[in-house]
Amino acid sequence: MAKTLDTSNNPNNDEPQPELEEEEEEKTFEELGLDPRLIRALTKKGISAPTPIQTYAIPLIMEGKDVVARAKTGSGKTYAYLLPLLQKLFSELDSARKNCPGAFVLVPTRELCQQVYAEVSSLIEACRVQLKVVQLTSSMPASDLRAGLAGPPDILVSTPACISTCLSIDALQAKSIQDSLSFLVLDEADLLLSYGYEDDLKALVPHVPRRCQCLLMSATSSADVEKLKKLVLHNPFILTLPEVGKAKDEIIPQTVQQYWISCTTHDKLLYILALLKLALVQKKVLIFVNTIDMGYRLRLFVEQFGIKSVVLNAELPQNSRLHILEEFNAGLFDYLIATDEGQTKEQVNGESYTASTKSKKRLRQKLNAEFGVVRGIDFKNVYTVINFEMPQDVAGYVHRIGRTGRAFNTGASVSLVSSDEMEIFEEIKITMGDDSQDDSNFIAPFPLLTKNAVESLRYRVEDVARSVTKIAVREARAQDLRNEILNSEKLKAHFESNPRDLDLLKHDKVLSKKPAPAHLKAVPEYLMDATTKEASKIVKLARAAMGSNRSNRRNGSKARNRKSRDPLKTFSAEGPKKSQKSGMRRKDREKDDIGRKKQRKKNISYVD
Ligand SMILES: Nc1ncnc2c1ncn2[C@@H]1O[C@H](COP(=O)(O)OP(=O)(O)OP(=O)(O)O)[C@@H](O)[C@H]1O
Repeated sequence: MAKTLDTSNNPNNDEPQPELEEEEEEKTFEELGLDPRLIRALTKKGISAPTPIQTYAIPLIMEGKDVVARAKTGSGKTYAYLLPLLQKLFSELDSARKNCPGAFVLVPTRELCQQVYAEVSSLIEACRVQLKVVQLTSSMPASDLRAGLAGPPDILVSTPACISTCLSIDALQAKSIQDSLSFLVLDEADLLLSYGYEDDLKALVPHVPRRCQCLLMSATSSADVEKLKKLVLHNPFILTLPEVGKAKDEIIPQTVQQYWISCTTHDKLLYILALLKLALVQKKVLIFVNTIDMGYRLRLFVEQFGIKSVVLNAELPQNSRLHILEEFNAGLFDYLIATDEGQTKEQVNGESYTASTKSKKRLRQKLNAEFGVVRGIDFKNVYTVINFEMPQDVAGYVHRIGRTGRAFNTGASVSLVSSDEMEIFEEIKITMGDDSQDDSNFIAPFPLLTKNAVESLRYRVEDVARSVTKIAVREARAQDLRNEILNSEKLKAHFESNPRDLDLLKHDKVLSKKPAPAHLKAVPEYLMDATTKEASKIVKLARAAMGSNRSNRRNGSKARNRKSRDPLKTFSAEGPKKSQKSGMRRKDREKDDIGRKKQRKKNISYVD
């Protein structure tokens, strides 16, 4: 594994730099000097060896250095700072009480607050130490913010905006921060500025004492990260962890196979149905769309084919969003449709995008903050990420695809690309390292879907797609919101008394007014060509064949074997043949369907 310890932006740093060898031997947590209590806590979670970023960051942080750590999505950056942070706090357990939390962990969204809070709490609980952590967000009433900070807790997990609020209502005092703050962590730093927190951070920085250790964690490098680094850190160590060679490996984990399908905007429903219904992608599946309405349109559409999915967007109440994430992580449903982009062409809260450039920027930040409900979220065991619509920038693509292939897991992504989206797709391909000169293809054409398979579904899809009208979408969106507001109240009460419990409030109730017709729930075998049947069978078997999704990174040959068993790597659908049915007129197709139905009665065999 190649890595760089880049201190080039750090001319004043006179500290001797640790020597990094080209092929550093893999270390254990014990060798990194981690407290046995933390090691036991990790073992209970099934974590036995540090990831590369943890190997490098933990010792530096334990030595008290300011660190900028840049590593791929899902590479374990959270533990890379939490473990040494907790270890340092363990050693200060008996020191004099402070007037404000000794550590601030700042993240861009409430979902991330919840996620980091849950991680810290479970580590503290497993270690059985007397440390207190709170999570505070700006949406909380002032009385809750004050109550949360009373004590004070040892660790505060929050957003930069909430720190500003706490300062403005005197729940936090500048003097206390100067006296007590020992750690400031900016997690998901590449998102903090674009989410509109620059002013909040600028307001905090003058109160951060010089001796405070500052850590900045990020998945991508950007001008924003540079800006933050200059704003907050003093002589930091800059840790950048790409893997061998190619550009794409620096951003997307090597264990994620990226694919794309070229199709018209109109045909996207057809293609996604083919992928899901013909079982050509492995579960769990996270599907990204760009607007809330599109999320509901897709959900209503697949529902008619008996596919249950759940929608996640920033319009839903906070409790519901957290609960949806918990249920998805717990494996209660397989398909999550997430909106992570602002509605660029729609009006948002009465403000329109025809505003001036400055207010456009403000709006964009606001949209990001409101819609970025999935950025940085640790979705468990997502195998496939589908871009039903392409993100608006390369960073969006990196963050979306980064929801699979986390830690040592494998995964795949499929992007449905229409001609309108070709420009951003080309930009993404170039950033990933695609090179037209040497024919390198980091985002390869999806190999498992034949033209025949797609066309055999067209007739059914077009009928159903027509039935998902704008009114149906609007009603479904309102209905879901009503359901979730009701759920949210129940959840609030429930979470208060059972903070760790999962109850069975369902998010995947049928939204459509019409029940799904029985004949659309399964794809009759006669609609599947032999190639597709084979592909679908292999994809189904592959999950089982791969066994636990964790690759043994210490065993390269094992990882290679697994790759060779990956159907996406080994299977290739034959070139498109002209579909028998696609050439038929609608009337003929209906006749054909009836004839086949009769035959089917004698010999029913479905692919689910
Ligand atoms: N040493 C490890 N071994 C195995 N799994 C790990 C290890 N460290 C962390 N993980 C798991 O890997 C997953 C991803 O970790 P984490 O969320 O910290 O990634 P990240 O680098 O912050 O990603 P992102 O940039 O997308 O936020 C989590 O489920 C975490 O529990």
